[in-house]
Amino acid sequence: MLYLSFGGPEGPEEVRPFLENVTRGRNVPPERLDEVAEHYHHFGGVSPINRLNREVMVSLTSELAGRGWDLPVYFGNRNWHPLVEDTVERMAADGVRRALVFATSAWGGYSGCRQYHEDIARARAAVGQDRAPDLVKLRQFYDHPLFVAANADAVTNAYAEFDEATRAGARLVFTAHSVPLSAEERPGADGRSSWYSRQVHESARLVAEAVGVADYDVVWQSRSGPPSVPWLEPDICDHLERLHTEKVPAVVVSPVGFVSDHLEVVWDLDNEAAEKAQELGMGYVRASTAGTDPRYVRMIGDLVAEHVEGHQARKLSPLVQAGCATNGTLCVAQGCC
Ligand SMILES: CC1=C(CCC(=O)O)c2cc3nc(cc4[nH]c(cc5[nH]c(cc1n2)c(C)c5CCC(=O)O)c(CCC(=O)O)c4C)C(CCC(=O)O)=C3C
Ligand SMILES: [Fe+2]
Repeated sequence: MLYLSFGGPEGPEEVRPFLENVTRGRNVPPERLDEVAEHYHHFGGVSPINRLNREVMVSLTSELAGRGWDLPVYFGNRNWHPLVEDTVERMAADGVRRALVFATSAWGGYSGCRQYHEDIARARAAVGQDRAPDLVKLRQFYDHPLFVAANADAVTNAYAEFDEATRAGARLVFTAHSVPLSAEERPGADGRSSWYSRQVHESARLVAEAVGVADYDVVWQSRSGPPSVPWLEPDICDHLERLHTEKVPAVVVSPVGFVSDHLEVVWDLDNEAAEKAQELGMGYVRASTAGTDPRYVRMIGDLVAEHVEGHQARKLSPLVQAGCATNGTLCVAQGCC
């Protein structure tokens, strides 16, 4: 298997080159990069993402072995070492001819799906088509019952942190990474636009339903790009201000858009949004991410089983299933995103 992720710096000197890789060819102003670099420097220039991914990979190896698949799990990233190009080179050298790819995003859309297909195609091209293994990316999993259950339990546990009086008035707020509206215009697997945000709304609906909460909000966070370019809104901090004017005493924030506690979670939520809530005198609890729940690893095992044994997909949303393609054939060609 190839475990494909975003990548993150592991020391102060790696922060700038990492950010330059992430934003190459994108319209992200240098001031935004300075600001984001600062966020990483609060943590000694080390993103938690690689450590979290390595932990999941260890559990995944046992999960696969438990299902009778003695498979090596290789680690490759889009933006930082180990870079996916180098990993696919190593796989070729090890004689791997075919691999399933788990990409660490639950979503369709450009950043969460299509760009991972581009990473696969780029890595294979770098190695050479004749030597490169066939790489089959597993599907989007935003509505997998184990993903939904992990998020739902996290929300229930977050509510339990409030005393009874606060809990009754607490508002449930789901958050995911914002994207430019231009990315949202691209048609999804069903030919309609806003594929990513519709999936985020589906996850939120399914998690809220599992928890038994009828009213909730879906908001966005961590936007970059120049202010003149429109991104998905409202931003979580603006939303907290609005809830405050509506006299909402407390919030449970579910980072359903993130599979692990990486920097957008530990900085943008645990510092910025938490500080905003404190300023407003609002109770604030952030639910944990799905990646810390053993069901997340079981879900990856399930996705593999679905592929290898041809099980029917376990999915809860009526939206069409998408995101699986071979060798980075752009998902569009296969009716994806
Ligand atoms: C939808 C989405 C996800 C969720 C789906 C998925 O997981 O794939 C996601 C995840 C992540 N985003 C991450 C980090 C960053 N994202 C950036 C920039 C951007 N993200 C975008 C979208 C998304 N991003 C977009 C449209 C941009 C603008 C530039 C561009 O079009 O590419 C920048 C540049 C600086 C900035 O402007 O913030 C950084 C540093 C990390 C790693 C964190 C860590 O180190 O722990 C992770 C997991
Ligand atoms: Fe991002």
